[in-house]
Amino acid sequence: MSAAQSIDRSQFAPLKNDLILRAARGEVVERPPCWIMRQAGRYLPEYHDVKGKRDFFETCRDAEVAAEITIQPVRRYKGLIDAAIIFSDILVIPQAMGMKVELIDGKGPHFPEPLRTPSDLQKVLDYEVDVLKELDWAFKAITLTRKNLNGEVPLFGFCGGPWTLLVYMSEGGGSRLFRYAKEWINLYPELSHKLLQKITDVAVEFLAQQVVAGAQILQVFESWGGELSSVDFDEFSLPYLKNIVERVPKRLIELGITEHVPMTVFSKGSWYALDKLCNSGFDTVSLDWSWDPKEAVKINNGRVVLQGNLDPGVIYGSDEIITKKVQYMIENFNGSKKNYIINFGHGTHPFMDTEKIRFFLKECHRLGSN
Ligand SMILES: Cc1c2[nH]c(c1CCC(=O)O)Cc1[nH]c(c(CCC(=O)O)c1C)Cc1[nH]c(c(CCC(=O)O)c1C)Cc1[nH]c(c(C)c1CCC(=O)O)C2
Repeated sequence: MSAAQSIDRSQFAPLKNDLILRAARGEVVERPPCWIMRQAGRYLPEYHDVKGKRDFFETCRDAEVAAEITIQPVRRYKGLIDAAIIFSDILVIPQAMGMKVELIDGKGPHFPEPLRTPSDLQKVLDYEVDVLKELDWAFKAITLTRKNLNGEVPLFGFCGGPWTLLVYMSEGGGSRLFRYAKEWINLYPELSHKLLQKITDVAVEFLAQQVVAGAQILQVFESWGGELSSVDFDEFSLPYLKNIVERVPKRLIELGITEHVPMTVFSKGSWYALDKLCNSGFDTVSLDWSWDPKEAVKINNGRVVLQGNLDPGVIYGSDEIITKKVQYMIENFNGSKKNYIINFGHGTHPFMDTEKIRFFLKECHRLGSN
């Protein structure tokens, strides 16, 4: 087991806005909290100013810079955003597991040596991961960000879902056909399970240590969930997501943290799995835009808090259309003034207009307060 981090919690100011934590606990709240996936990053000119020509992962690894970029949207949209999410990436787990990952400008993530054969995989299975050592920079960035946030809003920690990370580790980057990931689960299912379990073990420790470092709420991004058939989701994704949500609170208790830290799962495209995800142990289930809120609320039947799910593409629309779509979303998710957190159904795009996003957030506040 990893050694303990020693964090001086007195450097953290008391929270001024705990709306999202109350909503995630299922309490009735004055308005649904809002934040946006990928709210930090390329659509913000101040992100480019700070990042300059630095490499993406170098940016994440510099605590001062990562903290600044994390806080940028909270500062720009002051009073309109109810959570920050640490500026990092889901691919830092494969890095901690000994794999090289680069981010190529305009092309996205690239693994020079993806997992293609059982012997490639064996190397990863044999690699002993010391989460505290390998991801030490991530914890430092979280602690500094929490301090610099000065209690403004709670800070999300996050990680990738095991299946999604298997996809990146085997495909070597983004994919359309998922040939290699599908080869793994269909040609070598037992080895695939070993890899998924190993990723899960690292994810549990990583999430728990993010909380020790200062994260107040957690999200697991299973961004490629929808690429699995329903039956394969039950075998290659869901058990590992459940394992994560079961073990993180236990690990937190071992690490001396007894308060409940809300956990969210976002499995993009897994429409067939909503009922199961509502029983999986996560406090919050984040939905992509394929869901009609009415249908999702019916299936959920009050079991979890739902998060989502505006099509980010709506931001390209007129103010009238944004208002209309936000209104439909809020009315249909938030009928009971609880069990709802506003978000997009996926992340922001790099070319979005910052003022349109402000308009969206203002409308969420106005319509959510009715
Ligand atoms: C699949 C995935 C990744 N990373 C992530 C996911 C899950 C969410 C999702 O489904 O989108 C998660 C992620 N990536 C990033 C964050 C930071 C915090 C935030 O949301 O504001 C988070 C939460 C920053 C980032 N991660 C990345 C960037 C772009 C870096 C740059 O070019 O400046 C940012 C801001 C790079 C990255 N990282 C990844 C891809 C596919 C890419 C490149 C593609 C793209 O451009 O969107 C993998």
